Amino acid sequence: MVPAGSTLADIVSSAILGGVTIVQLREKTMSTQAFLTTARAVHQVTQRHNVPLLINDRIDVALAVDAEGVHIGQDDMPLATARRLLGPDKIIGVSVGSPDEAREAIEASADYLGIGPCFDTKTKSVRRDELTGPRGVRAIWEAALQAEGPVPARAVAIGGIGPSNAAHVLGYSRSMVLPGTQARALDGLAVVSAIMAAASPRAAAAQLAGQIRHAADVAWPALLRDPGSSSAEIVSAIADVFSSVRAPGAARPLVQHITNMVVINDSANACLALGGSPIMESLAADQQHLVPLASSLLVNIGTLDLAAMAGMRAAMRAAGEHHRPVVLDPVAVGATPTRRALVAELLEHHGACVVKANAGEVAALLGSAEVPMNGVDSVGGGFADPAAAVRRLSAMHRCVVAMTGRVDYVSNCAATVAVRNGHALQAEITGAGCMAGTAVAVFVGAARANPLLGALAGIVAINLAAEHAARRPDVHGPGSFRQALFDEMHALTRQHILDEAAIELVPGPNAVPL
Ligand SMILES: Nc1ncnc2c1ncn2[C@@H]1O[C@H](COP(=O)(O)OP(=O)(O)OP(=O)(O)O)[C@@H](O)[C@H]1O
Ligand SMILES: Cc1ncsc1CCO
Repeated sequence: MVPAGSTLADIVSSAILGGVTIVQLREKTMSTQAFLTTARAVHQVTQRHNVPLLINDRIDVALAVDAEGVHIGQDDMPLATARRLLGPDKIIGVSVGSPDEAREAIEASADYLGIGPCFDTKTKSVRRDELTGPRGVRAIWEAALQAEGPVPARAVAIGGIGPSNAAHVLGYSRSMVLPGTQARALDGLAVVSAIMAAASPRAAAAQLAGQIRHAADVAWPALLRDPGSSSAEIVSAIADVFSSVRAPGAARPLVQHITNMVVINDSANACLALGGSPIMESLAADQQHLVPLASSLLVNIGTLDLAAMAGMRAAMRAAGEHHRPVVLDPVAVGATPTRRALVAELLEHHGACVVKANAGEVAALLGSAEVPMNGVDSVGGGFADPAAAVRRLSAMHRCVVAMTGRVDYVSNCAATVAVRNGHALQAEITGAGCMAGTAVAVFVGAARANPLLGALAGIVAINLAAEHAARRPDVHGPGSFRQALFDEMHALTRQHILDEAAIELVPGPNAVPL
């Protein structure tokens, strides 16, 4: 992977200057003599920067160059034998791809685990029979944290990780609080081609280090931020988010939509009426240019085709790289295997900031049969315990969940808020839920430090507009209601929110206590 004109030692030096804190040298085909020469040259560089060097698999090479440790795979020398050969002070890391392998490695005193492969890479495919993806990484990490090891476990994820998914992988793989453990993030990420094949390894490493800081310092605290401790406090915070978008002279947040062909025009108009600026573009090649310009990205899977699916993947990749909040509307997710697989992939590989769904869609995402669907519509009275359902989904996908219905429930898994605004006529027009997704996307871009509040602002705004529209004397049914809804979104004020928002905090256990 070394480009012509530079040496491996040059690349390693540049990567360390960018922020790499540990180096592993992996060489499967070189002669032993050539490997020794390379390892010595790289070790000189890592020693100069005070960064440990680990040799993959070859304990003899590690001993010969006095490297700081080794990394061993499941088919390499057993950990106990490696420890005997290397002595107590060297670092020994182990690749693990299942909870059992993780427990075994911890119990045998591995210093750290390389968990993966997280995603397919050019050199390794994920084992289809194993847990993989960030969710698999999380399960393996949780098994490691519960294992009885003499040293505290450290771990990194490996496999297909780069600047567009690094922050997501760290947030998504964070452990839950388990008996006897604290919630813990992985200690880092192992990266090969995103640095080695980059035009500037230093810039690539610096970008990845920035993503790691973003995950720990920005994204995770924002996800779990308190919305306020009383209804009045939360309503006032929602009104502030609303005002920040509607303030005279404020720039309209650009909302990049990939949405369905049923609602595309209504969603663009709803975005405008609420104070945003819509763009509706699904071409994959354009996403890397458009998404960085947008304040948020809305992905709605209502009417699928292969080109739009490619656009969704590209857009969410760009959103990950540029820290743009994604609102995912998994329309009719339980209806077909393609929808189920697509949403699972988007949530795991890229992640959403907010999932906006009706009760039937939330049930499908939870793998529950409690709430049936009829096409795109949720059927019946919803969940017996709706707050528990949104909390559970929020904790599962590490995102805010906004579940619509007669009462809306919005949760960041640490706090759950019920919204009792809206009107039954919303369920009589197509796309009221899709427009609620657009409303969330308008405000979530303005509430980056607290996406729970952004989601609440969107839901409250569209539901108050619906109440106002339904009260108008010129509204006689779905057709006139639909037209009036746009006028009332446009006419909505901060004072309406302060006077009329009907919200309450739902008491209940935190799913992710910190
Ligand atoms: N009976 C009701 N009373 C008050 N508000 C309602 C009622 N039904 C729906 N709403 C509101 O309508 C909006 C859309 O919610 P709904 O659950 O109907 O979406 P959906 O099923 O996804 O819609 P669609 O698929 O047509 O876009 C939400 O803002 C919700 O609060
Ligand atoms: C009716 C319909 N079908 C696919 S998307 C959509 C819009 C409401 O969800």
